[in-house]
Amino acid sequence: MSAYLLRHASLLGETVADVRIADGVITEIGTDLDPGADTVVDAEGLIALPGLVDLHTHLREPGREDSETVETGTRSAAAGGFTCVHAMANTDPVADTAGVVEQVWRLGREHGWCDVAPVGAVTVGLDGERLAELGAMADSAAGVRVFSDDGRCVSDAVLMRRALEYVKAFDGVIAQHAQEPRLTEGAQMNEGELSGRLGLTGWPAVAEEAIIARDVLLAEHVGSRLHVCHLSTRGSVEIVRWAKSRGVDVTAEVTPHHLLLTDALAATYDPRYKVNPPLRTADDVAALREALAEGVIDIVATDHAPHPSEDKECEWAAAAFGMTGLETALSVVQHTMVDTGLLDWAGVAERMSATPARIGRVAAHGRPLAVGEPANVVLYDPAASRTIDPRDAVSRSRNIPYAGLELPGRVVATFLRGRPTVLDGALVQEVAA
Ligand SMILES: NC(=O)N[C@@H](CC(=O)O)C(=O)O
Repeated sequence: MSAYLLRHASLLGETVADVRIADGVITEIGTDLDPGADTVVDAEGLIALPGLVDLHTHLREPGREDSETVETGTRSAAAGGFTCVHAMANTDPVADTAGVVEQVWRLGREHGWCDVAPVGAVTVGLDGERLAELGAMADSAAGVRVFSDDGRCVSDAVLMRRALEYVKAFDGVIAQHAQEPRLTEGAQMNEGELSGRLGLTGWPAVAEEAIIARDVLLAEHVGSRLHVCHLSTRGSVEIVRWAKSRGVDVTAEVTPHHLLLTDALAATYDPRYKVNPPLRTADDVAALREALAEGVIDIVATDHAPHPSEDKECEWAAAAFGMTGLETALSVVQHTMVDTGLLDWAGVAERMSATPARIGRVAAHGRPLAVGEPANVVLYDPAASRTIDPRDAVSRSRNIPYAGLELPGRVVATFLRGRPTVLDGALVQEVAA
């Protein structure tokens, strides 16, 4: 394997140093290192961060390969600076057995663009009626630690309690998609004055908040670990803040799109802006940003949800929920959190690498940039900017909500265990496991 010398990289945006990568690890950090026979990567002006970790990606394989595959989704992830993604279980068949999670995990290894940690379903077929074989998925080669019915809520309180209790045996976590189903029947967008005006069925904040409130109490009651997917309201932030102040073992995520976009976009009736949970108000966006800065919300997770054009290019009510996001996540976080002064790059590394790796129990990722650590590294140019064009997408799907928007930054290089998956801003074609 080739060795690389990253020359003049700004480590977490703090100190500038040369970083030597060889045999899959960081072997040396210093100034004026001798390149010897190493391939030199000019990192002048670039920020070096630990490889990003996404706790919430939809890779769609098996079953919906028309929208994404493990290969196309992990290429998209590498292009966005990710070295590990957690693949959600709402595939077809559902990832509710050891067989399916092992298949997804193996495909990730074979393609070699980034590590894939499969998420196991909480209930069989995501039907919310019977617990899936959580233990068998945990014991499988995939070593599943995150379980979620994402796309659906585990709305039955008894099942949720049992799931929380069960995963304690193997240090697992339940990642809840908090959506009270009865309160969101037919819901299309955030409930408010605008939904009334547009004639679209409203999705009240309380549908999310009621489940989060119940679940933090359940997690406290059984002494288990709870993760809350894609927080979208100010009220949700307040409940998580309260739970943490009581010592409940709860973590929470926010998506890049909920940090940037508001429900006002629904007025376009353009289904690109249709997502679950829905885009909320500017006041909610402000609360989410503050909570992420403060640490009440622990991480950014993309909820990359690719859909083929036929599921999006139709009238709003008929369109699928979801947006892609792997390739723009870091840019949106720079725009909303760093350029606004809410977060520094060390804070970004914490929220997009170290903490998601810890929640998902992927030990080789989210490590500090230090000698002896696995060389999972991203080099990012914060001074670059680009106008988003869906035709540039690496993902198989183009349902990106930022089309035409100018966003800062560019991923220049991604290294997975010392092997570049992206160099000079382009995917390295001969990548192989
Ligand atoms: N987040 C989304 O809007 N979509 C997700 C699942 C979901 O509906 O939550 C998807 O799988 O497409």
